[in-house]
Amino acid sequence: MAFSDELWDSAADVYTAIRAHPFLTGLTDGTLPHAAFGQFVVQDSHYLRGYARALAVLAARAPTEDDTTLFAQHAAGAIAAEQDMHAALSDALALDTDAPATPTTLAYTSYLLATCHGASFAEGLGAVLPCYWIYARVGEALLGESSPDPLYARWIAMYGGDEFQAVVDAALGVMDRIAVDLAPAERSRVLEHYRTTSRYEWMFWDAAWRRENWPV
Ligand SMILES: Cc1ncc(CO)c(N)n1
Repeated sequence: MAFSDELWDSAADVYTAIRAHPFLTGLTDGTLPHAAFGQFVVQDSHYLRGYARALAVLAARAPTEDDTTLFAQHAAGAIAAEQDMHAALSDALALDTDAPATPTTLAYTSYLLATCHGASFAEGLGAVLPCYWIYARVGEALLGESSPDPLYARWIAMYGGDEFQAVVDAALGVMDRIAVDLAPAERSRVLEHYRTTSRYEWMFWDAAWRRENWPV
């Protein structure tokens, strides 16, 4: 069994919870309030900037030239995704682009950056993988359902496409290649980071759904 299969199975329960979340069921049936989606888009801009930096750190720490190229390209891709999403959705949604990162966004991006800077390369990769993989799986599932709301349909088309799937497969390929050399203790730390950020993925949608804000 490839290590990536082990990773997926270790957080399959979290993925099931994500698919059932009212934010996502509301996207496909069109009942999600635009205010919740708008908050998600603004928070995702903050998120993607942090995610891009985390990928750039992985690029710097990568074991081979090819891996450095790969993660540097993915970092650039995350910045481009942030800009594209903004261009595609900001006119239609009255976005509060000055809103700061909410507690969940800050916690998630801080965790990604701390792990990519401070733990091993494999652990950093374990932490960023759910961002790639859960999105691709969610995008693929939602693509089959689409949405009666044209804005939501446009967003779904951006993440459900084959292009994003190829990016995910490349990152999983690096994980499976390096996993064979990992000691058991490091493998379990990779699994732990992977589960933690999978949970943050659920929390990220939930925060927009709740219109999370700083309590004081
Ligand atoms: C919260 C979150 N996770 C993953 C992705 C995919 O890059 C994204 N855009 N936002």
